[in-house]
Amino acid sequence: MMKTMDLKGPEKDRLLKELKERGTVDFKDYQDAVQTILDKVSVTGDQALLEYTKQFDGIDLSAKGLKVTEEEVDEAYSLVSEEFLRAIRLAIDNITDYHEKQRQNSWFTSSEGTMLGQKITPIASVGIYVPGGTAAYPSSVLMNAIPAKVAGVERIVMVTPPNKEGKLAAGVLVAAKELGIEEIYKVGGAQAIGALAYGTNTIAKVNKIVGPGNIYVATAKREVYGYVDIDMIAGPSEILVIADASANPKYVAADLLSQAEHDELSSAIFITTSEDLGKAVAVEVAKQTAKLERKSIVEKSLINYGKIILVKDLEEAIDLSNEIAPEHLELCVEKPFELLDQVKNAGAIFLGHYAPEPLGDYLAGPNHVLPTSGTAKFYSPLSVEDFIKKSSVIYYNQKALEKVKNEVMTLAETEGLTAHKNSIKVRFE
Ligand SMILES: NC(=O)c1ccc[n+]([C@@H]2O[C@H](COP(=O)([O-])OP(=O)(O)OC[C@H]3O[C@@H](n4cnc5c(N)ncnc54)[C@H](O)[C@@H]3O)[C@@H](O)[C@H]2O)c1
Ligand SMILES: N[C@H](CO)Cc1c[nH]c[nH+]1
Ligand SMILES: [Zn+2]
Repeated sequence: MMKTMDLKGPEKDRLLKELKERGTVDFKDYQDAVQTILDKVSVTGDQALLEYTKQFDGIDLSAKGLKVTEEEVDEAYSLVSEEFLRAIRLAIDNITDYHEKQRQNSWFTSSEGTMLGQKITPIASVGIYVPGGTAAYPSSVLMNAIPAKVAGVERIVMVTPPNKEGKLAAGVLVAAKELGIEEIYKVGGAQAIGALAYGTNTIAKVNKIVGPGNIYVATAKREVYGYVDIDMIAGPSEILVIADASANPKYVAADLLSQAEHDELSSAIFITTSEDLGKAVAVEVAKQTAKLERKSIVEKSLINYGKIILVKDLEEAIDLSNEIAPEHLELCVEKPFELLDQVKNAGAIFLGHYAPEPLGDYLAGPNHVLPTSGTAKFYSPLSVEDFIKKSSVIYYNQKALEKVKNEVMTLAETEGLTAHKNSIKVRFE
C-alpha cells in the first residue's frame, strides 16, 4: 500500500526529485472551483451559503438559518459524557497554560525627553474555521479559540459545516461554550471562508481568518488573503516519521495511520536507516489499516502520499525531512535530542518513542493548527502572536527634537522631500 523508495540505490536523484515534487498536496488543481464559490458568496451572500451547504453538506438550512441557537448548545451538553467533559477541561487547562507563555506585552523605553515603545492591541474580530466534513473536531475549537482568548480578541466567530441533520456535533458545541464562544454558524468549506472575508447579511466580516481545513478551505484562505489577514495554510494533515532500529514497528505504523485517516489527501512518510524496520512497518501498516473505521480514507491517502524511504544514515533522513518540511515530524530514534538541532523545517517535532503525534493533537499544550504542503519552511504554528497587532509609539519633547533636527532635515533633503523637511523646520522658526 505504501510505496517503498530506496535512496541508497542507483536511482537516488530520480527518487529524490519525485519525492520533493509529490511529497504533499498541491493547490493548483482546486483554485478554479474555489474561486467560483468565493465569487458567488461575494455577490449573493447568504443565498450562496445556503445553496452550497445544500450541495456539499446535503442539508437545506433556509428555514432554520445558519446561526446556532442557545437551545442547540444546551442540548449538546445533554449529549456528551462526563469523561468527555473531564478530558476537554484538562485539554483547555494544558493548552491555556502553554499559550499564556506566548502572551506579549507592550513595552516603552525613555531617555532625555523621548519615549519610544511598541503597543500591543488584540485584533478586534477573528473568524475561526473548525473542520467538520468527514469528522467533527472539538479539539480544533480549543486550538483556534484559546490563543485568541489569551490575546484578548473581542469578537470570535466560529464556522463549521453542519451534518446531514443540519446540526453540529455536540462535542464541538460544548467545546465552544466552555470557551465562551457565542457567535457560531453552520457553514463550512470555501463558502464559509468567503462569508468571513466579505461578510453577508447574517455574518459580519472579520479582520482575520484562522484555522485548519481540507484543501478547499486551505485554498480559499489563500485566495481571500488581502481582503483579510490569514494565519497560514493549514490543509490536509501530514506526518513524517524518522526511525532507527530502536523503534517499534507497531508504534511507527500506528502514528503514520493516525494522520492518514484525516483525509484522502493526507500524507504519511516513513524514513528509516533500517531495512528490516522498513519491512516490518509495511506489514504493520497493512495489518492495522484493516481494522480502522476510516479504512477507505486511509487506503486512498497511503496510495496518494504514503511512502517508506530507506536512507544511509540519520543525517540524510533529516536533510530530506527539511526539504519536505512536514506538518508533524516524529523522531523515533534512540537519541532524539541529538537530532533536534538539525531539524530546520517542521510544524511540530515529537521526540522519542512515547510522544506520539495524537498527544499533540489533543492535550499536550502546543497548538495543533500547523503549516502543511511544505509551508513549514516559512510559517509557524498558530499562536497568540496571530491574534495581536503592534503599533510603534514615538514621543519627543521640543529639546529632544531640536537635538536631531538637522539630521532629519538632511535625510529629507536627500530624498527630495521638502514637505518632510518643512515639518521639522516650522517648529524652530
Ligand atoms: N493542518 C492542520 O493544522 C489541521 C488540523 C486539523 C484538521 N486538519 C485537516 O482538516 C481537514 C478536515 O477535512 P474535512 O473534509 O473533514 O472537513 P472541512 O470542514 O475542512 O471541509 C468540509 C467542507 O469541504 C467542502 N467540500 C467538500 N467537497 C467539496 C467539493 N468537491 N467542492 C467544493 N467544496 C467541497 C464542503 O463545503 C464541506 O463542508 C482534513 O484535511 C484534516 O487533515 C488540518
Ligand atoms: N492532526 C490534526 C492536525 O493536522 C489535528 C487533529 C485534530 N483532531 C485530531 N487531529
Ligand atoms: Zn490528527
